[in-house]
Order: sequence, then C-alpha cells, then structure tokens
Amino acid sequence: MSVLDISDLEVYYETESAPAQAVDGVSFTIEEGENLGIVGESGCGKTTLAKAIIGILPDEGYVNRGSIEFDGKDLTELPDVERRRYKWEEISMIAQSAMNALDPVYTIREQIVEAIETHRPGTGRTESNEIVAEMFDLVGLDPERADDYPHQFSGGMRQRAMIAMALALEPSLVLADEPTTALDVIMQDQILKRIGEIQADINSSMMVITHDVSVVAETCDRVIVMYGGKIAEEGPVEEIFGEPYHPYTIGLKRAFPNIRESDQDLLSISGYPPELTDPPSGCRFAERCPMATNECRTVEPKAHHQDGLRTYCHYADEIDDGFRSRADDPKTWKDTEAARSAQTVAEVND
Ligand SMILES: Nc1ncnc2c1ncn2[C@@H]1O[C@H](COP(=O)(O)OP(=O)(O)OP(=O)(O)O)[C@@H](O)[C@H]1O
Repeated sequence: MSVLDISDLEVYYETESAPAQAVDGVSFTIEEGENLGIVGESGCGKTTLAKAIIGILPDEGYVNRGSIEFDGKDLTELPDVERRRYKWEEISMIAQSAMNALDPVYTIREQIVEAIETHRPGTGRTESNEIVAEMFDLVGLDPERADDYPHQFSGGMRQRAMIAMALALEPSLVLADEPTTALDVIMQDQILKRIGEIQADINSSMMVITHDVSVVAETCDRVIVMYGGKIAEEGPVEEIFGEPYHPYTIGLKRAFPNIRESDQDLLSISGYPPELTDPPSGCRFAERCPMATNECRTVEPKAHHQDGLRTYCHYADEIDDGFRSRADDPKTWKDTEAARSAQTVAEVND
C-alpha cells in the first residue's frame, strides 16, 4: 500500500522576474516500509519537494498544482492547523543542517519532549524522558547529554540528535535530506546503518535526498533521478545503477567512482542546469546531453516504461540500438563538449 502518492506536483517560488518552477509535474509513490532515493545535482528541486511534503515551504514558495496524498488524504487541501498535526507525528524530516534545524535556545531534551507532548497530549514527563533516553541510546548518544544545548555538541552529535528527534514519534514517513553530508565517511556509515535499523524497527518509509549516489545505493530500494525540476528517470536501485536508459542517469553513474570498475574514466557533465524561471520547452537535459536532437530541444519527452524503469527520454526505445553504448562512452561526452565549445567560440567571433 502507498504511504505517499504524489501526482503532477508543481511547486513554484515567486521571484522578481517569473516564478521559479522548482518542481514541475512530478508524480511518484512511496510504499509502506520502502526507501526511496531522490538524486540529482544541486538546484534540481530535491529539497523543495521534501519541504512541500512536510509543509514547510517559505512564504514565497507555493504548490501551484497537483496533489500530495498521505494515507489517502490530500495534504495540499488540509487547513494549516490540521496539516501541522502531520508534521513530526506522521511525517518527519532529518534536515541537511542540524545546526539550523535545532533551536539554539533550548536543550535537546526540551526540544524532543516538546515535540512528544505537543503531538501526544497526555504523555507524562517521565514517559517523555524515557523516550528521549531510548532515542539517544539508539542513535549512539549518551542520554546524560540530553540536557546540553545544540552548540555544546559536535557536528556529528548534532546530526545524531536531529535523527533522534525525527524518529522519536515513530513517524510513518521520514524525509532525510542529505542526512550525512556533514559527517565523515566512517560516521556516515554508522549513522546510515543506525537509521536503517531504527526504521525497520518502527516500520517507517523513508525518502532519502542526496547528491551522493553511494548513499542511495546503500540505503534505498528505488531511486528517482531528478533534473531541472522534473523526473528524468525512476526505477529499482539495481536497474538505475546497472543499466539505466536516460543519458543523464548514465552520465551521473559515470561521474562517480565505481568500486567494481576502479579503472573507469570519471566523467564530468559540462554545462549548467536550466534556468527554472524560463525552462526550455523540450527535454530539460537537452542542452547538456550528448545524444540530443532537435526533437529533444523542442518536444517534452513522455514517460517510457521498460525493465521496471520509467524514463523520460525520446530515445528510450532505441536503447539497445547502440544508444546506451554511445551514451556510456566518455568520448561521446568529450566530443560533444568540444563541438559545443567550438560553436560558442564561433558565435562570439561572429
Ligand atoms: N526561496 C526560494 N526562492 C526562489 N527560488 C528558490 C528558493 N528556494 C529554492 N529556490 C530555487 O528552486 C530550485 C530548487 O532548489 P532546491 O533547494 O529544491 O534544490 P536541491 O536539489 O535541493 O538543491 P541542493 O542539493 O543544493 O539542496 C533552485 O533553482 C533554487 O534556486
């Protein structure tokens, strides 16, 4: 059964010029107990998506269209008071930076206890303190440190405290936004394992947002690859990191070191994501894609379903006719980059 069902979601930000279409026509579901990864480079709309789901968009951000169904209720239609009830209790968020997410003027205990008592009125102080101690234990923090203020913790400890707070109410859905980027690799590994264990224990689903492909490979069942506010491709982790169809996923996969093929040439995808206040009419990746044709630049691709993947690429059905091998060849990317630079130089000289 789906815990979350997002349909045709558009989330925009008011700007001085036109609205920035940060999330544009995105649809997906998260099943009970499932871990879904959201990957894509900076600015592709990952955090905006999470903020829209939990209901913490800034004033200039708004849902322009679409629905966010949680447990069968469309959250976009709920009045604020009712909406607030879902936050922390049903849907919680492990934010990118624990320093910003935790309130500096309250101790960690005060913050967790307040969340518990707001959402579960009638919980006595003794029981709340027991939950705090249990959660501290679970994330590997000494429960005696619960009376410290956030600034008395190291970065890694604050991140653990944030995780304790996010999981204290046993929410059905945890949104983890770059949960471990602030931590060193060893700590990252420990924390990811710990989140996985707790999550299995309380049977929650998780949406893991990251630009680190290895975090997704380690923690998720399914992945969505976003590009310029849209879904480029979606599918099971093994397929997405095995034999993807979308040139952007293929490039992304090649941009990270592969343990199994340590001698593989690392690729950097040249160019920049599209301007979201004035996005291109065709495929959003066309400008940077070495496989792009005129059709890609003018016509928006529809979903293509195959091998459990949902791919938004005009050429997905030609994948085996040499398309993948060309898209997977670093030379294709280098040649395209060289040709585009030469064209830019020619245009400047004209
Ligand atoms: N408050 C805002 N006002 C205007 N535009 C915004 C605002 N917040 C985000 N944006 C724009 O929306 C787009 C998506 O941003 P978002 O933070 O969701 O991306 P992201 O994929 O999470 O990036 P990162 O990995 O860097 O956190 C970006 O183009 C960003 O500039």
